[in-house]
Amino acid sequence: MRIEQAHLDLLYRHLDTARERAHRTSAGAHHGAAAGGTHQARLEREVRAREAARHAARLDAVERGLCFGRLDERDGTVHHIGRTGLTDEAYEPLLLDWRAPAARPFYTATPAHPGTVVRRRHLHTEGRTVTGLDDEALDLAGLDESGRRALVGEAALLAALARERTGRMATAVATIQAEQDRVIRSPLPGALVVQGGPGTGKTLAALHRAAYLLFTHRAALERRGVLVIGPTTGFLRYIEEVLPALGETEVVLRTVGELFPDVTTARTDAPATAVAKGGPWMTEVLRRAVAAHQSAPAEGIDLGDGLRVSARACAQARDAARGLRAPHNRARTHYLRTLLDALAIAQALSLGRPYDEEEAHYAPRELWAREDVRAALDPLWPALTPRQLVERLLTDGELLAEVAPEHAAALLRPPGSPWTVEDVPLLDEAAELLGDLHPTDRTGSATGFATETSTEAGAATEDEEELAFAQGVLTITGQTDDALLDAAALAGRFREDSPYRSTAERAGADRTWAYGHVVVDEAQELSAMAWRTVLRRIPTNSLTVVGDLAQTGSPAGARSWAQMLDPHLPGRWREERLTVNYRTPEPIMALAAAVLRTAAPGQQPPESARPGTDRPRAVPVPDGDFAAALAELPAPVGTLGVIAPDGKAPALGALTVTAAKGLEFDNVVVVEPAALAPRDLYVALTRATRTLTLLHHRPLPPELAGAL
Ligand SMILES: Nc1ncnc2c1ncn2[C@@H]1O[C@H](COP(=O)(O)OP(=O)(O)OP(=O)(O)O)[C@@H](O)[C@H]1O
Repeated sequence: MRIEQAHLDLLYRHLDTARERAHRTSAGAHHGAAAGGTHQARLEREVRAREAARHAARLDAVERGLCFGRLDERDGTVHHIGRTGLTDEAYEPLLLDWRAPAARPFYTATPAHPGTVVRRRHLHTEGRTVTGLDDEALDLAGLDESGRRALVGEAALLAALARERTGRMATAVATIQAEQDRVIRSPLPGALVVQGGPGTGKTLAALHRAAYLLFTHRAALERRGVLVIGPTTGFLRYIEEVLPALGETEVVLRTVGELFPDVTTARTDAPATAVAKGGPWMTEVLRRAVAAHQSAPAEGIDLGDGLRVSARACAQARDAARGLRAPHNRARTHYLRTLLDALAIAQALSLGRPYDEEEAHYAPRELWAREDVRAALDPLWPALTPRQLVERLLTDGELLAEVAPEHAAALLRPPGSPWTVEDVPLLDEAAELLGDLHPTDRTGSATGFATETSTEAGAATEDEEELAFAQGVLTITGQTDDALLDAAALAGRFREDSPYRSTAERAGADRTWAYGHVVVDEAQELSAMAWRTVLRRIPTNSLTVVGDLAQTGSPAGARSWAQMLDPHLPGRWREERLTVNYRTPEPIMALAAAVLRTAAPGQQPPESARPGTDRPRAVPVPDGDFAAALAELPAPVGTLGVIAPDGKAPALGALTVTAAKGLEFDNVVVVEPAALAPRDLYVALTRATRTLTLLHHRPLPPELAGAL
């Protein structure tokens, strides 16, 4: 311990020095960035200031548990493993970052497959003091079967698993297991599906993977950011500290209900409606709903005084605008422009005036300024926002009968109903089909369309100039990787002239932001339409998808990964499996496994890594007064989660199964198990890390009663 303490002291001295240096650079760069100079110089300094601040924050984040392990190799080489890498003055490594390739044997070496490792040591520390060591000798000859355990660093792992839960997920860099390590270090490209039962560390591995990818591909990922999608805001709160504690800040956490700007919802639809809204057919339904807003008047246009356009010309104009295959709001400009031109020509003819260049320039514009003209033309192809379109689709029975006859009954709702999570993918799809509003539609200006061509051209040139300029700055500062994308981001910032915003902030506010990597947790809950929304945010398809098909609760969710992913990523996803449950003790897991046999007969329950002595208890509540029964339970040690059927949860102040997804508690109380669907019951039982109590008025489901 004395030797390890001396090394730890040395490491903290180097950390302090590196930190001081980073803070000094950051403060200096910020000061410089605020000072004057050309715009280019300011931008350049800001890029440096941002880099320095990030580096300083990363060094601050590793203070706790800086060094947690040591590897001794057969040739006498010793590596210390920690949360970050540190070198001495001669650039000799003092501490290996856990994500570095050389640190990998710390997580993968086993007595059966030791590689070149002869000893793995876990260091326990408190503050800057070494408080204990766990050694594993990995080259012992003649290990018997029980000695060839697959758990890596078992003593340290079991100690970590036995700790009381705080309500927040913690990092586990010291005790990552070999099968989790395979997930964490899987290559960046393509979609990786991680299927695993409850408590197998899917969330943990996915978050450590995000940190690993940011470390390994920093240049490409940091500027694009990483998006983590979770099932509920409660879940996101539970995991939000993991990545900052690993020194990573360029991460955006969102639920599906938060993926569309300015809509935040946790409200969900009834099952039949959720199924209707989540199916792939909604793409076509929305397309038809848009097309229903692109009409040509059957009788043509006649506004008197010779202002006439024939029905045929109107239909041709509409077909030509559709033929552009441009988003609705953009094609609207062309349609209206064609009709205005036709009206202007008709007007000139009726007045006996030549339709020359000057007339062609001014007449359509003047016509558009006339209220009667606008009133006649505007509704033929109205400007639409995604909210307007989706609201109209879901509330207009006639429109629904026309564009979605099979789903109309499930989709129809009263006007002004609040947005639901299932609406978000529809809004996103609508945004793609509609495109941005033309500036004149946003401002309501009367003369815009006649001048749009020149305005648009002007804006495009300005954009290009800013982009070229930002790209130049990045080249100067040596940050040319992925420069086009990042230059675009910088140019955007420059345009907004906003104060400094991080990648995560910029990405979070922009619907069309292309992330560097996306992690989807509890991915089995996503509908086909939600997948389209997610994949739009990651054009490179670099995804980590974690979930458990046995826990699917949403009626529009996945029953098989192939069925859900093949339509979007044919042949472009790979699967890893996690098989050991680190959360639920054996006696509780045995009960859950019995439920799983009914809930999802094809699915294999994970094996519990935790012995556990507390047997699950069933407490009958003959009078059905669950509130009183809860109050009578002995006060638990550690965290408590009460999970109840949807109808009972609010009154009891309990969690629904949906809200409990992905979470865990030292003690779990499940209210009226017989009222939960088998898959939901499986989810509820597997939230416990120590004790499980079942409060029941109705008889327990037979599979539970039989296994208790
Ligand atoms: N290698 C490990 N070291 C320490 N703790 C671990 C390890 N692996 C998993 N755990 C712990 O086990 C618990 C379960 O992990 P996690 O929540 O990631 O599982 P999950 O597979 O996402 O579960 P679920 O499907 O039920 O949401 C967490 O407390 C996590 O910290």
